[in-house]
Amino acid sequence: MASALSDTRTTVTVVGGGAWGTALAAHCARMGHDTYLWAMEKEVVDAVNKQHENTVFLKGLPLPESLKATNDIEFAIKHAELVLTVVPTPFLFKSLSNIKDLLTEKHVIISCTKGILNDTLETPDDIIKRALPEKLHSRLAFLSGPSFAAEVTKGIPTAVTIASKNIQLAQHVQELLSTNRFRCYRTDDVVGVELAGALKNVLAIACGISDGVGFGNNGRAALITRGLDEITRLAVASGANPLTLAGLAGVGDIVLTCCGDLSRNRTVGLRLGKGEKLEDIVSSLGATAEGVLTSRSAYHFAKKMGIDCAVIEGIYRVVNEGADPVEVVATTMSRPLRAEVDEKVAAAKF
Ligand SMILES: NC(=O)C1=CN([C@@H]2O[C@H](COP(=O)(O)OP(=O)(O)OC[C@H]3O[C@@H](n4cnc5c(N)ncnc54)[C@H](O)[C@@H]3O)[C@@H](O)[C@H]2O)C=CC1
Ligand SMILES: O=C(CO)COP(=O)(O)O
Repeated sequence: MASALSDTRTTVTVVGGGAWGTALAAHCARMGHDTYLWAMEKEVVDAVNKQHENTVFLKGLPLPESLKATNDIEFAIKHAELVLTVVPTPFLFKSLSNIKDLLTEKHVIISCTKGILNDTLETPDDIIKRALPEKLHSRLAFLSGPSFAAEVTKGIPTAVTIASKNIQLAQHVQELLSTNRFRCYRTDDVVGVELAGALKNVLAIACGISDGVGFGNNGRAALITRGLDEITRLAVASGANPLTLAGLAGVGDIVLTCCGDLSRNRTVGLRLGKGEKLEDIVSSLGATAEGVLTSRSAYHFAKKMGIDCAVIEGIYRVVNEGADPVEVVATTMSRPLRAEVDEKVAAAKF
């Protein structure tokens, strides 16, 4: 049977030479797209070009020789049709501001960041729209879903979702990025995908803490399910389709990062649960764990929305106030009993 996959080749620039940017750039280069990785660190650029490895953020994994890296942002943006922005949330506004005058309506801008800013409670969609002129807003798409950088770099089968309010654009990106090892689905539910991707990092920390303390499989399953309920209620109140939360960006990424030991967020939780101090964990991790900052944003976001979120509140207290996880669980389990399914979610129209 003939493959349904497109053989169209295009030009790609990935902005951000961390683990995820490098993995996505490697995927695009392997597909035959003419691909540049823009990295802030000269060491990353040199290592990718000369050793075909990102020796800083993705050690030990060979990258395709066709992948080129550069420090020259003007060249990199002018080169590409697809611009993937893959920087941690706190650096996203600055990164987009640096390239806003180089971007045109011919570019497709694909955000691959997962987080919520502390001070403004903005998702990447909000941050990017604040940074870019309005004429570019219909050129935005968002890539999310269960996808460890190391596994994508190794070519392990992966499925992700591409969200855009401009569904033709989502379909275009889907066709340009899908292979028989990297399958992209599409949706127009940007808010659902963005909130799922950010909030699952907080849940991954929670599950790591639970496993680190030794609460066992029952404890983790309860956290995943009740955490998903909180994420769903927050997302639905923000206008998301509840089914998005059952999809790749929701359940898919929650299962991956709450159970998979490659997760940096789960690792932070495991080490917290075993009694290490947050500052020591963060300074020795050598990688971004977005859930640490997002745990604070999630707590304030839930308060702002007036939605009771016991798991998010508990994680906020453990991560940000040094509360004892055993006591937090005891308090959470003694709350007044309630129905399992929230009536607003049950009644949501989609
Ligand atoms: N690593 C993974 O498996 C996945 C990561 N993501 C998301 O991708 C985003 C990027 O994460 P990673 O590539 O994993 O990060 P990383 O921890 O591997 O690399 C850190 C990144 O932050 C950049 N950075 C550090 N200081 C900076 C500054 N002052 N200004 C601008 N940039 C600075 C570095 O250049 C590098 O690109 C995050 O939102 C993460 O949640 C999403 C899916 C998978
Ligand atoms: O988002 C991810 C996989 O989909 C990566 O999760 P961590 O940041 O916890 O490693």
